[in-house]
Amino acid sequence: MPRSTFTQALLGPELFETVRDTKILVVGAGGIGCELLKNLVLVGFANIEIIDLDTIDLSNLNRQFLFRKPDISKPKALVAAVSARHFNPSSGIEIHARHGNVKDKENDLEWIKGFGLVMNALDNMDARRHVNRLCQAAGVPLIESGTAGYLGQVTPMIKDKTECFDCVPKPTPKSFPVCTIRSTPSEPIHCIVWGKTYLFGKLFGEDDEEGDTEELDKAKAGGENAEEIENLKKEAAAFREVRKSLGEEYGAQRVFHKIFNEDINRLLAMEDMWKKEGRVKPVPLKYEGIMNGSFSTPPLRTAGTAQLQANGNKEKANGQQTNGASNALLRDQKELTLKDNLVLFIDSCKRLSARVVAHPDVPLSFDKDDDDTLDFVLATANLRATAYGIPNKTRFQVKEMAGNIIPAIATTNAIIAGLIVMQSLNLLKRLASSPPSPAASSSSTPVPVRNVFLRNDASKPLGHSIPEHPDSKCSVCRDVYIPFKVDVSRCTLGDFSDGVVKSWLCGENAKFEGTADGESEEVEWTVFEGGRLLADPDFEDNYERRLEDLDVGRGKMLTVRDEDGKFRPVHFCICEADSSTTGTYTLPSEPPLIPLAPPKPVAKESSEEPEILGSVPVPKASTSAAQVTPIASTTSVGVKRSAPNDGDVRMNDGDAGGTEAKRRKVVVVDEEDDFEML
Ligand SMILES: Nc1ncnc2c1ncn2[C@@H]1O[C@H](COP(=O)(O)OP(=O)(O)OP(=O)(O)O)[C@@H](O)[C@H]1O
Ligand SMILES: [Zn+2]
Repeated sequence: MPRSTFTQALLGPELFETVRDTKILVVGAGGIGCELLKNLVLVGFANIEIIDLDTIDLSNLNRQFLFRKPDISKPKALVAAVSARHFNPSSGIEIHARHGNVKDKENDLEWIKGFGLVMNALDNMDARRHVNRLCQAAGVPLIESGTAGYLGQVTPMIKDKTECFDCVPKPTPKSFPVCTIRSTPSEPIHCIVWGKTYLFGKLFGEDDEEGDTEELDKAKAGGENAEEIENLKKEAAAFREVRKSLGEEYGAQRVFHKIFNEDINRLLAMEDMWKKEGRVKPVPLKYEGIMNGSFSTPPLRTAGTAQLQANGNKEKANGQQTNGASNALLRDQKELTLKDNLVLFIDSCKRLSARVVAHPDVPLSFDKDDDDTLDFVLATANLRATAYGIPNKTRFQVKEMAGNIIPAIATTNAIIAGLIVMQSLNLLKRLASSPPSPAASSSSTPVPVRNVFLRNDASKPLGHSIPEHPDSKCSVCRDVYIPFKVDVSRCTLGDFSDGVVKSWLCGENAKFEGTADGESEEVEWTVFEGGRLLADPDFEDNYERRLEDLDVGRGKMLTVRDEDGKFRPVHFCICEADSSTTGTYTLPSEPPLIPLAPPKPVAKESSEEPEILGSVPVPKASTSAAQVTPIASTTSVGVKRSAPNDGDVRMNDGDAGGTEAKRRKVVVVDEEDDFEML
C-alpha cells in the first residue's frame, strides 16, 4: 500500500491531486529543511526542487537526520534528496536537488515563476530577503519560517494579500563605537568583537585598508578623539608590517608583543584619553613574565568583590597552579589561565599562518566551527580582557558569543517543519478556491492565512495571528516587476531607454494610476542597476553600451524611477533571452499599471547620492539600502561556508496596539553581520 494512501483519504482527492501536482521549492536543507523535505515526501508532494549551498558538517548530524557520518563534506541538498526519497519510495516522487546558492543568476524571475509554492528553511536575512523579493516579483506564495531555541514561527506571504518579509522592520544589529572596540573595551563582548572582526581580519583575512580608513574618518567626524583616531590609523598601518612576518619562526611572539604590549603602551601615552570618567587604563602584557610566572595579572576593573576575586585568582591566572578538577572539565568549559591563553594564542597564530602561507590568495574568515579561528579569537579576547581588567570567558562562551549561537533544537525544527506542511496544505486549498488577485488587496479583504508561533508558554505553546495587509510603504512588495527576456550581448542601454522605457512603459498604452486613460503623463525617468545610476534625461553617456558591458546580466534588475518620485519604481528583471524570437528582447503584451507612490518618501531609502557609472564598467553590488537586488552572491558553491548563521526569531507576546506595533510583533532576524562597529 503506498505511503500516501492515508493522506489521500484525509485530504480528499482534490487537494491530494493539487499536492501531488504543485511544483514546490524548498530553500535550505539544514535543520528545518531536512524535517520539511521528509514531511513533504510523506504527505505526497511529488514535484519538489531543493536547493542548498552548503556541504554537510559533523555538527549538523545531531539534528539534520537525513545525513550520516559518511555524508560529511557532501552537498546537503543532494544527500537530503536521496535520503528523503526512501521515506516514500512508491509514489513516483521527483526531487530535483541542487547544490547552489539561491542567489545565483540562473535562479531568476522565470525560474521562480515555475513554482506553485516556495518554502524557506534558511538561516540568514540576506537569502530570506532575496527569496522574498523573487516571490513578490513573480507572485508566487512563500512560506517563511525560523526557529531559535524553543521558539519558532511560520509565516505565509501571499502577494497583495499579506505583508511580505520586508514589510516588517527588522531590529538593527548590535553596534559598538569603534573606539570602544579598538581602544577602550569594558566588557568581554568588546574584546570578542575586536578579536573576531578586527584583529582576525588584519592578520589573516582580507585587508580592507580603504574601509578601515573610512571607518576611522567617520568616527572622527562623529566626534571621537582625533588623536586617538590618528593613533588607530598608525596602528592599522603597523599591522600590515607585522602580518608579513607572521610566517617567520618568532612571528607569533612578535605579533603578541606588538598588540598586547607596544600598542597598549602607545595608548597609555595618550593621557587625555584616560581622563574620561569610567575609563580604566590597561596593563601591557609581557610574554616572558607570563611564561615564567612572574607577571602579575591586572586586577579586575569592577570594584569590591571583583577585585578580591581577581586577587584570589591570581595564582590560577598566572598558570602556576593547575587545578585537577578544572583539568577534568570538558575543553570547552575549562577556565583558561593567562598562560594557557598565551600558549593558545601563539599556537593558533601558527596554525592560521601556516594556512595563509599555503594558500596566500585565500583570505581566511572567522568560522565558529573552525577550531583554528575559534582558538585564535578565544585566546585574543581573553588576553585583551586580562590587559583591561575584564573577566575572561570559556571556549564555550566565546563560541556562543562570537558565533551568535542560539542552540538549535531538533524538536523545535520538527514542529515548525510540521506546521509549514499544514500551512502549505491550507494555502493550496485556499488558493485553489480563490486565486490571488491585486484587486483583492484592499485592507478590508480578509486575509486567508495565519501566522503560527511556537512559544515559551507551557499552557499555550502554539499561537497564531492574522497577517497584516501589505505595508503601502514597502519598497519590495509594492513596486512593479516586469520579466525582461533580453539578449544582453545585443541590447544597448539606449535600446532599453528608448524602446522599453519611453515607447513601451510610457508609450501610448501607458497606464499611470490617477491619470485618465489616453491622457499622457510627462514623466522624466532615470535608470538604475542596484545603486548605480546608468542613465537619466541629462545623462546619456552609456546609451551606446550593451547591457552586458554595463555588467547588467541575468538575475539583475534595471530599475526605472520617475525623477519626482510620484510613481512606484518599475523593476525590469533580466531573464534569459527568448530563443523563439529573433528580436533583442521580449516584453509582456501590455505595459503594467504604474501605481502612485505613497505620499511620504519610501522608508529605508538611501540618502546617499547614487554612484554614477563612468566610462569603465565596474561590477558592483547594490549600495542602496532600499534595493535588495538579485545579484550574484559572494558565497561560492561547493565551498564550506565561512560562518553559517543561525536564524533568530524574536517575539513580543504583548498585545500589540496599532498597525505599526503589530508589524513589529514578529520578526525573523538574521544573525549575519551580527556586530557592527560605528
Ligand atoms: N543563499 C543560500 N542559498 C542556498 N542555501 C542557503 C543559503 N543561505 C543559507 N542556506 C542554507 O540554509 C540552511 C539553513 O539551515 P540551518 O539553519 O540548520 O543552518 P546550518 O548551517 O545547517 O546549521 P548551523 O548554522 O547551526 O551550523 C543551511 O543548510 C544553509 O546552507
Ligand atoms: Zn512588503
